[in-house]
Amino acid sequence: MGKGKGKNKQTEDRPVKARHRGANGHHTRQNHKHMELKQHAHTEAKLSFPVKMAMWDFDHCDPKRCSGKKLERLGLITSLRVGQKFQGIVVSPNGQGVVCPDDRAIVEEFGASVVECSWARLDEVPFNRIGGKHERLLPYLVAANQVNYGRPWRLNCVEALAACFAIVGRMDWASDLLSHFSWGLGFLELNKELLEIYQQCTDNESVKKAEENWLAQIEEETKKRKLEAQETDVWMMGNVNRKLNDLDIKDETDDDEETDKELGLLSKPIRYDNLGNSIDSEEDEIAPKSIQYDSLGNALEEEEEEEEEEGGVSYDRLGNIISS
Ligand SMILES: C[S@@+](CC[C@H](N)C(=O)[O-])C[C@H]1O[C@@H](n2cnc3c(N)ncnc32)[C@H](O)[C@@H]1O
Repeated sequence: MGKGKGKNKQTEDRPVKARHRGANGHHTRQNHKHMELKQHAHTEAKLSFPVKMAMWDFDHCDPKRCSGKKLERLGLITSLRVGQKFQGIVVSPNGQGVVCPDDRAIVEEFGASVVECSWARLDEVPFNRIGGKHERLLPYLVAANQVNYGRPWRLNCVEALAACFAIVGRMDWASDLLSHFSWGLGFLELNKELLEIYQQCTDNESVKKAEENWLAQIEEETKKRKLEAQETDVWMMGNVNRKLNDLDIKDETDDDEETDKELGLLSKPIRYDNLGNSIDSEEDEIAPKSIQYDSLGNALEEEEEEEEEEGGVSYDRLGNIISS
């Protein structure tokens, strides 16, 4: 008799069931796993939520990674058809105003909904045939989900619903909802300060103002950090601009004995140790080479440090002069 494959495999080829039973004759590990899953599915089906949640699902996303689909499997969200409108807050890329604390009564009475689709395929969504009277954008918040972690504005469905609940002051609903996702509560952590600011607002305008202030603050901090990084550069590598000026002087005053002398000193490479101290001395000739860093904090390779251009100038891999 020919040997079958997979499901059709002959019984005698299959592993003996008894071998997988424990000494006490209980089910195999696999069966336990199966039972656990069944129990879990049973628990999932029983989940309920104090307020209605809905979505228009355009099936753009991988069901395994889709937060809307997961909410559906958990029985927490209902699907809406195209042509159907939603009475509560519709958190949507098509929104006009932003979700604000004044929306609380609508959320508590009618709930919130989202559009489950791909960010890359928004143009395929018939926004005129979905939505409702209360369509809203979300103000600046940062995603914590595994697909778009750290990305502002692009929240997934569960984050969008939770953000809506949080902004209107229902942190209890926000954390309850997110607790079904391993990374979920991280979203509230990541946006804690900002959510508290939005919660202090009232209407659309006040949330927009708070968002503007926050963005201005981030911009300011980014500028400050850049400046600090440049200053660190100077400490680690010397003032690159000054060295460039020194070179200009050399070109212009080649015959000047004094300047030549000065440049003669400079032509000896200045090296810095890990702490940024100059280790330029007699011992320098025999001292082991120190590590030099570029502005990103990367150690520069030794060969590159050593490579000297004509005129005794050497460059790091970013093209900065590191010694002259
Ligand atoms: C584009 S879908 C992507 C869904 C994702 N595949 C998932 O797993 O959940 C995310 C939906 O959440 C809502 N959403 C997320 N961020 C938003 C924002 N900044 N403004 C308005 N709606 C937003 C919208 O309903 C949007 O269509």
